[in-house]
Amino acid sequence: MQVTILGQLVIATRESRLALWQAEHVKALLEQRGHPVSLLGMTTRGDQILDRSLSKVGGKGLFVKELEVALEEGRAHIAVHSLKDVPMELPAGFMLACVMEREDPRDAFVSNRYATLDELPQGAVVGTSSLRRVVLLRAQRPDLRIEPLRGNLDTRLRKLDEGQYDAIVLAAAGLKRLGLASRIRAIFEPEQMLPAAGQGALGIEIRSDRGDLAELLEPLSHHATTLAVAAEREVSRAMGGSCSMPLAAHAAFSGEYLQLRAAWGDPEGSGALVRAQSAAACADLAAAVQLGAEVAARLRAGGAHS
Ligand SMILES: NCc1[nH]cc(CCC(=O)O)c1CC(=O)O
Repeated sequence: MQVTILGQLVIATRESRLALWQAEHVKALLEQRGHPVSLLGMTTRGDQILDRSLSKVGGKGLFVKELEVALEEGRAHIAVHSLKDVPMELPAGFMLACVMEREDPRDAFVSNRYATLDELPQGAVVGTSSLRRVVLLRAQRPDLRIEPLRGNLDTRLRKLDEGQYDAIVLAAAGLKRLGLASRIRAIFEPEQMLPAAGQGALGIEIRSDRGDLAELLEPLSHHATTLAVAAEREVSRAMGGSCSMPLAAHAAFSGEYLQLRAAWGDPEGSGALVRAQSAAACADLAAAVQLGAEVAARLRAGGAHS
């Protein structure tokens, strides 16, 4: 099918520095392929509400709703998201057209005084609002004082620099994209701090009735990332995962085998932590989703529940 988009392709994007970097990244890739692109910046409810934990005010959808309205109204054609922030089920009428090659999926330890988590003194204050990070940190260091930390990356780093925290935990991908890799003191290996489903990957959302756009975006998709992320997101979907459930899911290929690991923390805050893993040869989406379903079943067998 010959794809013809009349005029410019418009990307709807949040206006945080990370969101803009990501939208500019996609813009550059599309322009290399001969498609002129412009950006439509907008503020979402998720960007406005900074004083409450996301799990309390409505979750991931808060970061994508306004962008979807722009797609719906035809003011924009595509929306670029950190896949980690995209709900498992998109509203009717929207689809993920493509998943791009993943940046570093791991979490990073950031501090101005300490080199690693192990070096933190008893009772040190660590900033994060991610329930997943809270549960995984508590499992290793029950003595730490974990305090809420919200806002975009620059805001979070500023709060660290002001001395409100001894250390904070952030996704390595965001720091690297913004040229802030020098702030990383240590990288958590997945065994130590299992990443969130989709962490480090970008997804492009379109209206489901725009098959022409899906075709145009196809060259930007990355097969291995698409399969890994499909397995991870199936774990979340099958667990009924929302922002109020501490849940980690991370998959990576070793040869043709996709190795998927997941961790579930009790949403009631008992500190209970269940881990599960499995691996399978995955050549297509169906196999990856099947692997995700199997790991979710193993989590449930270990005591995890919705
Ligand atoms: N929840 C916010 C968010 N969404 C995506 C990233 C980082 C970039 C990525 O995972 O692609 C971050 C920041 C963080 O968790 O530190």
